[in-house]
Amino acid sequence: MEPNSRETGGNALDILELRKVNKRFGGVHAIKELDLTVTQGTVHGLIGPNGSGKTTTFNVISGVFPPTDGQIFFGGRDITGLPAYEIARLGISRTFQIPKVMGRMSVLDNVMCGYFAKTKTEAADTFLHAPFRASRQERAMRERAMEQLAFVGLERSAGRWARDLAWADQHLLQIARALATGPKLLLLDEPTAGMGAEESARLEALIRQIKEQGTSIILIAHDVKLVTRSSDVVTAIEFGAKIAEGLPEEVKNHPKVVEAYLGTD
Ligand SMILES: Nc1ncnc2c1ncn2[C@@H]1O[C@H](COP(=O)(O)OP(=O)(O)OP(=O)(O)O)[C@@H](O)[C@H]1O
Repeated sequence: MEPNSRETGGNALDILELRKVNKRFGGVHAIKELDLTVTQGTVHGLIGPNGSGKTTTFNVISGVFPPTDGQIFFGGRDITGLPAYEIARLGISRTFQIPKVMGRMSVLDNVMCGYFAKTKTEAADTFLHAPFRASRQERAMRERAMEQLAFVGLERSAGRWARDLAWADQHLLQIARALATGPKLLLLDEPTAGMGAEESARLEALIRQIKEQGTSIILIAHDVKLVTRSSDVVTAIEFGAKIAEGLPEEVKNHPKVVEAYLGTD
């Protein structure tokens, strides 16, 4: 991103800014006038009961679909309505609540796809026109992919088919693939879904390490304790609208948040 591409006039420390974002699906108003600011280098928790609009928020940020109205700025640049591949190229990558891995590919190849997604044109050109350089480049990618797998603790599964991995490991694989693009902002959607206590603790430690490496994170999780421990700031939404924001403990105990959660099972 060019340094002079800042279009918001906002705080240079804010990596992401949503301004009055709305998303409607026919009669369903899934996100309502949502303002959200994520500060560079932080973990920003996003909580809310089922159906409150958390994943839809990720979808509009990552370009799965555009917001109905409102604006989204990333690193000061207006990214509203850009296609998903362009947003990924600019430095936002994500994982999904239900892991999306390429089941009939090896775990290692899944991560390598992350690199290709980032350097698509360049890589295709190299492989077509300079096969020797390509094999060198592929070796380097392979090494980096192995490092990424080691980082999430999956190096020993590198040669297995992705579909043979346990559910928790598929979540870890998604994270390795997302990190392979070298994102500035990582969107984690329920990364501990379906995990036991030990696996969740491992994931929590991983979130800390990713943050320490300088990557900003937005974390969606039903596990409010995980969000409270991992986040610098938490935003709570209900029926698509913000109901509280601030330090994790404050938000967790906010009357509107308590009510929103008690009102659900
Ligand atoms: N593609 C879509 N088409 C129509 N309605 C949708 C679509 N995606 C989400 N919705 C609706 O938008 C609302 C918000 O859904 P969303 O998945 O964002 O909530 P959530 O907070 O992520 O829920 P959960 O915690 O259960 O994952 C819901 O009413 C949902 O049915």
